[in-house]
Amino acid sequence: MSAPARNTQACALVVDDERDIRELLVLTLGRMGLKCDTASSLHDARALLRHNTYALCLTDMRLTDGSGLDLVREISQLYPQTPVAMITAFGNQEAAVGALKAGAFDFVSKPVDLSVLRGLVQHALKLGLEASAGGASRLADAAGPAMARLLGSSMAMADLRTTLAKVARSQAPIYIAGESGVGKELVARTIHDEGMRAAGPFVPVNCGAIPAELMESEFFGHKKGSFTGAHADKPGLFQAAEGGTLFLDEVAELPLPMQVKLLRAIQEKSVRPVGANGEVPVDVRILSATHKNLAALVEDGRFRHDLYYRINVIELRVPPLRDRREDVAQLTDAILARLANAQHRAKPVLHADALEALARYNFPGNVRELENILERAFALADDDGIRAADLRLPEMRPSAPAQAAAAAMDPSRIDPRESATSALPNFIEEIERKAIEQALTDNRYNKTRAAAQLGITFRALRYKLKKLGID
Ligand SMILES: Nc1ncnc2c1ncn2[C@@H]1O[C@H](COP(=O)(O)OP(=O)(O)OP(=O)(O)O)[C@@H](O)[C@H]1O
Repeated sequence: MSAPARNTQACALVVDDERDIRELLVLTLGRMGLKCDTASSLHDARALLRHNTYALCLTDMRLTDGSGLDLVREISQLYPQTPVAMITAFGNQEAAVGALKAGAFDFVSKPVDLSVLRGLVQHALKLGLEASAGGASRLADAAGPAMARLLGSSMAMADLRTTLAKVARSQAPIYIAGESGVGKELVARTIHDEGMRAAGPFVPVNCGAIPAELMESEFFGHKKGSFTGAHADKPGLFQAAEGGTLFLDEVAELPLPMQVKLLRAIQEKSVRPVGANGEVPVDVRILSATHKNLAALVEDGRFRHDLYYRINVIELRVPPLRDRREDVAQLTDAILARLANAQHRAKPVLHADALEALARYNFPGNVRELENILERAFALADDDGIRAADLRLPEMRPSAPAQAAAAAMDPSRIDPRESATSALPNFIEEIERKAIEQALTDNRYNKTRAAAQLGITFRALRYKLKKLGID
C-alpha cells in the first residue's frame, strides 16, 4: 500500500496485484495531473477508502484476497461520490457487464490501451465534478428527472428503471431489444439524459431509412466534390453526435458492408468522411435497438458477430405491454392528460367498460398503439367521455406484432370474388395494399414505423408503395 500523499490535487486509487500494471497506471494518471494511492489487495484498498476521498478508483477484477467486483459494489454504496472503473481481461465481456451492473461507470480491458484509459479518466473526473456540484445522490441511485418520463408501475418497468439508472452512468454500448412501439427509443433517450453526456446531443438514426448508397456519407460525412451532388463538405451523424449519444435504431437493417465500417469507427473512435484523406476523432456513445432477434440474425450470418458483441455489451429488454398490463391504466391516464393539454381541452373521463377493454386487449403495437387508439378516441369523444366502443379496438387474436397487421386484414375475411378481379396476383396485391394502408394509418403515416409493424424494411415498404401506387 503506497503512502497517501495529501494535498488539494485530485487523487485516484489504483487497485491491482500486479506491480507493473500499478506503475503503468500511476504514470499515466500522473501525466494527467492526478495523484495516486495504490493497493495490491482488497484489504488495503478498504483501509485507504476509509480514510481518504478519491476522485476515481481503478480496480482489477481478480485480486489475491477476493474479487474487484466486491470493491465496485462497496464503493458504489459507501462512497458514491467516487466513480469506479474495472480493469478486465481482454474479451471478457461477462466480467465487463458484471462490473457495470455492480455499479462501475466503465471498464477497460487488458492490455490497457492508454488512449482509452485517458478518455475513461476524463469522464470519471467529469462525473466527480457533477457529484460535488450537488449531484452526489444522483451518482448514488441516479434516478433523475428524465427517468420520470418512463411510466409504468409494473415490476418489469421498476426493474428496467433500476438497471437504467446504473447503466446511464457508464459509457458502455447498450443494445435495447423489444417489440415495435414498446418504448426502445424512449429508453435510449432516458439513458442519454440521465448520463454524463446529457449536455451533448442525442442523435437518433433509423438505419432502415437510409438508402444503402448514401449510408457511408450519412454516417461519416463527405468532402465537397467527393461524388456527384456533394456540393459542400458535410459532417455525418457521428460528428453530429460528438460529445453525446448516437442511437442506432433498427440496427438489424444495416447492410453487411456498412456493418464493417461501423465496427471500425466504433473501435477506432474515429471516422473518415467520404473523399477525405484523414480520420476525424469522435467521442460518441453508441446505443442501438431493433425489434428483430439480432442474435438469430448473427446465427444466420446476416449480422456480423463482431459488431454484435461490440454494441451489445449490455442488453436491455423492454417487455411488451401485454406482459405488463398493470401499466396500461397509468399510461392511459398520462396519454389522455397530454392530449387534453395539447388541445386545450378537459381530460375526458374514461368509463369503466373502456378501461376493461384496454386491460383485456393485447396491444401488438404496444405503447404506440395505445397512443394511437386514445388519440382517435379522444378526437371522437364528446362531453360524455370515452366508452369501450369509442376505442374501436380491432378484434385480434393474441399475436406478435408482425402478425398483427396481417390479422387486421385477415385474408380469410377477404372474398376473392369481391376483390377487383379473382386473379390470384391481384387478390394478393389487394391483401398487401390493405395491410400496408392499415399499418400506415396505425402509425400516423410514419413509413419507418409502418415498415417496422409490417416486419419489412423501410426500403421494401418504399418499393411496395411505388408498385401499388399508394401515395
Ligand atoms: N414506459 C413508457 N412511458 C411513457 N411513454 C412511453 C413508454 N413507452 C413508450 N412510450 C411512448 O410510446 C411511443 C413509442 O415509443 P418508442 O418510439 O420509444 O418505441 P420503439 O420501441 O422505439 O418503437 P420502434 O420499434 O417502432 O422504433 C412514444 O411516443 C413513447 O414516448
